[in-house]
Amino acid sequence: MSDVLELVDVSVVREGRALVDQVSWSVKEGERWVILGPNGAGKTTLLNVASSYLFPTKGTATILGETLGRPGTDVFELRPRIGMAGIAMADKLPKRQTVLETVLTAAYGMTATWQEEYEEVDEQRARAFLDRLGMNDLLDRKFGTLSEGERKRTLIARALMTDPELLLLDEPAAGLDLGGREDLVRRLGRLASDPLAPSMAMVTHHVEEIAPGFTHVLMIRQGKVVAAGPIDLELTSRNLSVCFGLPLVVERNEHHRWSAHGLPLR
Ligand SMILES: Nc1ncnc2c1ncn2[C@@H]1O[C@H](COP(=O)(O)OP(=O)(O)OP(=O)(O)O)[C@@H](O)[C@H]1O
Repeated sequence: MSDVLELVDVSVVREGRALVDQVSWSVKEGERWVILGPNGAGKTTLLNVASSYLFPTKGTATILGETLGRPGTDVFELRPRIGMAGIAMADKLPKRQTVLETVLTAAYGMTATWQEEYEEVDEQRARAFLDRLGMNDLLDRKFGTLSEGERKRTLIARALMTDPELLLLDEPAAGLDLGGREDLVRRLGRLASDPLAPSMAMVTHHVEEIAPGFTHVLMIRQGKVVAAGPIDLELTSRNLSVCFGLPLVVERNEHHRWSAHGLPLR
C-alpha cells in the first residue's frame, strides 16, 4: 500500500509557539483515520497541512506523492485531488446558490456558478452523491437556507465531486442533534466501508461520532502525538485519558460504536 499522506517531524510555529509539534504521521491507501484531541490541540492546523493550504515551518509533508515546498510540486494541481469538507469551506460558498449548483461547482474548481454550461455527466454525478447523502429532496434549495445537518451533508457530497484520492472531514457532526448525528454516522459508515471510497481523515471531538469502518486513530494534545495506529489497539481508556487530561473510560459496543465517559469526582 502506498502512502497517501506522509508527515515527517512536521511543526507549524506561529508567534514562537508550535501549534503542531514534531508530528510524524502516515496515512496509507484505503485507511480511514479519526483525529481526536482537545480544543486547541492542533487538529485543524494539521488538516490544513494535509490539504496543502498550510506549509510546515519544519519537517516535510508529502501528500499523494508531492512534497510541499519542493520544486516541481504544484499545489494547484494537488488540491483537486484532495476533498475537504469543513466550516471554512461552507463560509466561502455563495448562500444563494442551490444545493445542486453548490456540489456541481466543485467539478470546476470554483465556489461560484458563473454562466458556463455543465456537462450532463457532471450533473449526474452531483445528483448521485447528493442522493447517497440523503439530499435528494433538497436539490433546488438555496445553500444558505439549509439546516446545519443538511449543510454538512452537502459539503461532503461536494468534497466527493472531484473524485479525490484523500478526503478530509473537519468535525462533520458538530452542531447536529442526535438524529442528525446518527444519520450522518450511518452515511459516513457506508462511505468508510466502501473499498472504492478515498482514504479518509476525520477530525472529531466525540468518540460517539466514529462510524464503523474507521480503521485508525491519531490522538494529539498540545500539538504533539499522544497515540497513532489501528483504532482497536490505540483507542484505549489510557490513551484517551492522557489525550484529554482527565480520567476517561472508553468502550465499544457490539455494533462497533464507541462511547466515553469521565469517572465521578470523589
Ligand atoms: N494563525 C495563528 N496564529 C497563532 N495561533 C494560531 C493560529 N491559528 C491557530 N492558532 C492557535 O493554534 C492552536 C491550535 O488551533 P487548531 O484550530 O488547530 O486547534 P483544534 O485542535 O482544531 O481546536 P478545536 O478543537 O478548538 O477546533 C490554538 O491554540 C489556536 O488558537
